[in-house]
Amino acid sequence: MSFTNIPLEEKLGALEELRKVKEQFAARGWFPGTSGNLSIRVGEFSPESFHFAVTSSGKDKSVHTPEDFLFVDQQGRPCEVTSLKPSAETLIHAEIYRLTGCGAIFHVHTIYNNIISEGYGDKGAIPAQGIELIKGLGIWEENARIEIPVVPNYAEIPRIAELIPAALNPDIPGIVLRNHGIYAWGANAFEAKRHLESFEFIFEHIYRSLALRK
Ligand SMILES: CSCCC(=O)C(=O)COP(=O)(O)O
Ligand SMILES: [Zn+2]
Repeated sequence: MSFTNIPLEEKLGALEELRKVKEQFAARGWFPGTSGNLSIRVGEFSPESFHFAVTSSGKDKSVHTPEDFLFVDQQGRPCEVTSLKPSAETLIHAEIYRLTGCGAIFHVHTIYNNIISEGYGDKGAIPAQGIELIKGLGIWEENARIEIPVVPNYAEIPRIAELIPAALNPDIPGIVLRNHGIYAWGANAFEAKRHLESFEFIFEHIYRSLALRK
């Protein structure tokens, strides 16, 4: 499906959802220093061809402006003539869409995800067990043990995108960049938000449990 054939209502709906999520996450302080980016996919999907709305690069995400989002294709190229620049990390979103076919991807930098990713970065994964919010990731097995993948935080985004196919675990809807932040995704914005909130609960739980033991 070409971008122009995607119904206007669907495109506007995606922008409205992004606007709401952006506002909610900003209220939590989840976009410090213009960090973080959000996207929602629109139209039909095949791994070779898809489109998504993504946040513009470098904006203050705690305010709303007409320049907050733009639509890009599977290679991160703008779908319409625009002076806006897509998020510097658009290629990571594109790679996650290509591999999972998901509907929304949210990326935030938080103190907890940064500290925990640094602690487990050498191991390549953050283990978690016995934390109720693992169920928020859609994993309902009793006392489930999960491993959340961590990849290195290279300066070149294409280098990071190249690591994602090997690192991604189809059972875990998230991937962490070491000392940088988390990408969480879901079939739609509601699910991606639930997953992101669950990951952040898990990271805070791990951090506070380790601190208590010291
Ligand atoms: C200002 S933090 C460094 C860039 C980053 O990691 C990020 O999430 C925001 O980049 P964007 O281009 O999406 O504004
Ligand atoms: Zn980032």
